[in-house]
Amino acid sequence: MTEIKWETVREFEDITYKKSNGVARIAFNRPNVRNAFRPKTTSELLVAFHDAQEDTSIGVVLLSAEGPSSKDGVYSFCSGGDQKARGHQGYVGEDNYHRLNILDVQRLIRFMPKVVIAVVPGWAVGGGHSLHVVCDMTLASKEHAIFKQTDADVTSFDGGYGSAYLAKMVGQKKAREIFFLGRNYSAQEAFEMGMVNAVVPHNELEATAYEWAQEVLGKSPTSIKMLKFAMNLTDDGMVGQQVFAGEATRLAYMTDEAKEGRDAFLEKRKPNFEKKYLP
Ligand SMILES: CC(C)(COP(=O)(O)OP(=O)(O)OC[C@H]1O[C@@H](n2cnc3c(N)ncnc32)[C@H](O)[C@@H]1OP(=O)(O)O)[C@@H](O)C(=O)NCCC(=O)NCCSC(=O)CCC(=O)c1ccccc1C(=O)O
Repeated sequence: MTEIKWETVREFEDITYKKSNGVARIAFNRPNVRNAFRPKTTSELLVAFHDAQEDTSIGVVLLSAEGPSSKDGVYSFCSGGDQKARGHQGYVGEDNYHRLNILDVQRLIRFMPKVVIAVVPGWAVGGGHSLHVVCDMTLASKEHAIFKQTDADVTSFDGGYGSAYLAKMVGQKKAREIFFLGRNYSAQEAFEMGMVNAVVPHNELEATAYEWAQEVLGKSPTSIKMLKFAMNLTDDGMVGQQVFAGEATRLAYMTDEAKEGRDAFLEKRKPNFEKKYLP
């Protein structure tokens, strides 16, 4: 197994954030509440994900979790929204505003031009389950990962990627079972229904995720980005088209035509495009 030399990027309260050799690792760090997220957690996730997106040396992000709980030794990925922080209109932060900003985190994961791998060492529940669904790939601990949807127990339901996209992944009947019954599913069961890419012995989970990341890093970055956006496109409507088309525009910027168009404007002359209409 590869030895990973993680370097802490920045200290946060509710998450840890590290990088090593092209890979960023963002991990929940509230293991005693099964890594439930509160507004502070989601704000910190947004800062870390945004940094990983902007850093041109980073090609893959692992969304993982610290643990186990010091109270009872149980591992968790994330148990969703912190029900103690829940107010009347959302989750209440230190500023007293009611927010639903885990959806901003979901969108950042979905639209970032880099691969995000969910590394699930234990419980993935409610909004934590939805986060693994929105990640590009999921690796799960053979011994400790448990997948469960409690949104319909606590009336805090994800009607977007967490449910509708899950149904595309595992099929309509299975997705409805997951949400309507709220049962526990092992890593192996989650693998068999198509929402987990690999079931990995717990003590090899992190190293395996890092190895998968290194494999992705061996591929052409533009291809990976365009493929991710192409696979998103059909499910993301006009926003999917916008994200994909934005990258097509960037590629067009790199042509002689684009240089001529810009230069002609700046030099106040008509552009002289070489008429090369490729078949
Ligand atoms: C995860 C469990 C199944 C684990 O069960 P178990 O191992 O028996 O542990 P417990 O003894 O229950 O828990 C240990 C300890 O952790 C605390 N805790 C666990 N989960 C949470 C939580 N989510 N919030 C707060 N605290 C939590 C628990 O109280 C214990 O503390 P002690 O002090 O030691 O007693 C089980 O814990 C469980 O079912 N947890 C709750 C799961 C849940 O219902 N999560 C919320 C689902 S809704 C959601 O995630 C929001 C979705 C969302 O964010 C969203 C969706 C759509 C649009 C917008 C939004 C939005 O942004 O809000």
